[in-house]
Amino acid sequence: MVTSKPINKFREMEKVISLNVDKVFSFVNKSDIQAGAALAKQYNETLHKGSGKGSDFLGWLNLPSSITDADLKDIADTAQVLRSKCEVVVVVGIGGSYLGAKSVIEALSNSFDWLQKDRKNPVIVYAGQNIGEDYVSELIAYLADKSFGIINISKSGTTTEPALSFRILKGELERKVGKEEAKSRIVAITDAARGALHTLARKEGYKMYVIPDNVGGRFSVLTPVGLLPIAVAGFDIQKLVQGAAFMEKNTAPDVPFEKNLAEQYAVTRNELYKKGKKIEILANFNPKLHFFAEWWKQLYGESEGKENKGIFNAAVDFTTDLHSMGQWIQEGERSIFETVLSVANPANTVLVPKDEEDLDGLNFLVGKRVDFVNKMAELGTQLAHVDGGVPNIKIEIPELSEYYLGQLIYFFEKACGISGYILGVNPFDQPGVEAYKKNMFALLNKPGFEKDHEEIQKRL
Ligand SMILES: O=P(O)(O)OC[C@H]1O[C@](O)(CO)[C@@H](O)[C@@H]1O
Repeated sequence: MVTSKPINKFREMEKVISLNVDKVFSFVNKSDIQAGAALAKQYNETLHKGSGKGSDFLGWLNLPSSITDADLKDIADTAQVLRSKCEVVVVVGIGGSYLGAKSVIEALSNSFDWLQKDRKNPVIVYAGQNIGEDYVSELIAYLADKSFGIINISKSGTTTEPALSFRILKGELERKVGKEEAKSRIVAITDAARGALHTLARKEGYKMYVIPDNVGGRFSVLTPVGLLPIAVAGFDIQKLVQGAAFMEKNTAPDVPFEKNLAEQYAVTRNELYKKGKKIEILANFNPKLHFFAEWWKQLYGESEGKENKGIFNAAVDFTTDLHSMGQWIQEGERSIFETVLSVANPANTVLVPKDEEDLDGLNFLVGKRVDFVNKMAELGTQLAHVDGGVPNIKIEIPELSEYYLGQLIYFFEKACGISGYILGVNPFDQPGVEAYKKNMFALLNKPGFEKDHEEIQKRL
């Protein structure tokens, strides 16, 4: 028989995400990790003193504990305006200006969310995260008979991808509902004083939120950048922030290394890197976490990949990708380690049903939860990969809820700051991202790039 029912809710505030690094010790010495502990502690203190590289961008450190109830209420009120007017809300942004929101919304939503009838929440779709002409054309067609609104997010306010998408979507919305009504359905989230989006929002009178100067895009999910779309999607931003605040407290420099998950993760991945493990694969066994891994990839990739150094961040969805990349992970070049994101308790229960004929040979599983099979796949994979020379770190989340995602977000952010300092880079800049932009502007002959245009033409 197949049943689907919610599991008993435990008191989530009592639980915490966990980190297990036992399965790296056949690849790195415990003593090296212990030796690295002092360094992690020192760099954690450096972060809090603001005495390290990139110290202008440490606003994220105390975000969870500094967000006020009034801030959250204001965001919730704005979300309510969009929820009451819109069947669909388009979140326009790229990189840190959409990945945090999308990662949480996907983790918490029904897997078939967009197919649900009698919806309580608007459908959230995304734009400005690519320049695909078919994508934008198909989005316009989808929005044609929908009542929609736009959250336009760009810290710099000058990024080409979201600016282009917003120009197009703003025009569509104004044509549909008129300029005045469109103003009440557009929210801008941008810099406090600069940038084209700031100027436009002021001129048009859009509701505007500010991304603090000292919070970089990839660390901005706990500002309105992430919180507004998450609230529009119908999720509890207060719990998300509470989870993050719990982790802020529990990864502070005064928390001993043995209990400090951020310091432990930062040291472990750097020790593995020193041993030639240049690629970290974030593996999940729950498809709802696919976009969490996308957020994580930007967080670590942009923070650490510089000065010809840094772990390459990859991600896989298991067991799906065990049937594609599984072969490479098991037997390919031994330059990888794996970090598994494991969800202890799924929200629903489905039991394996009995089949009289048992032609598929699955009756030995009758009455077992599907998650039991998944957990055995997870365990089997972990052991196989360790046997195959892949060190394994396991991060367990009690369940997919706002509170634990808040913990997980802050844990990864804090570990990223410490890890970048251990690596010896500035984890808070991203100079390399400008190279493609300069070439694109030169090729497009953007005003101000005339000389570059001439030069680049010679290379074609
Ligand atoms: O919010 P903005 O300024 O549009 O930037 C979007 C993204 O582009 C980058 O600046 C470069 O990829 C990221 O750091 C950022 O998350």
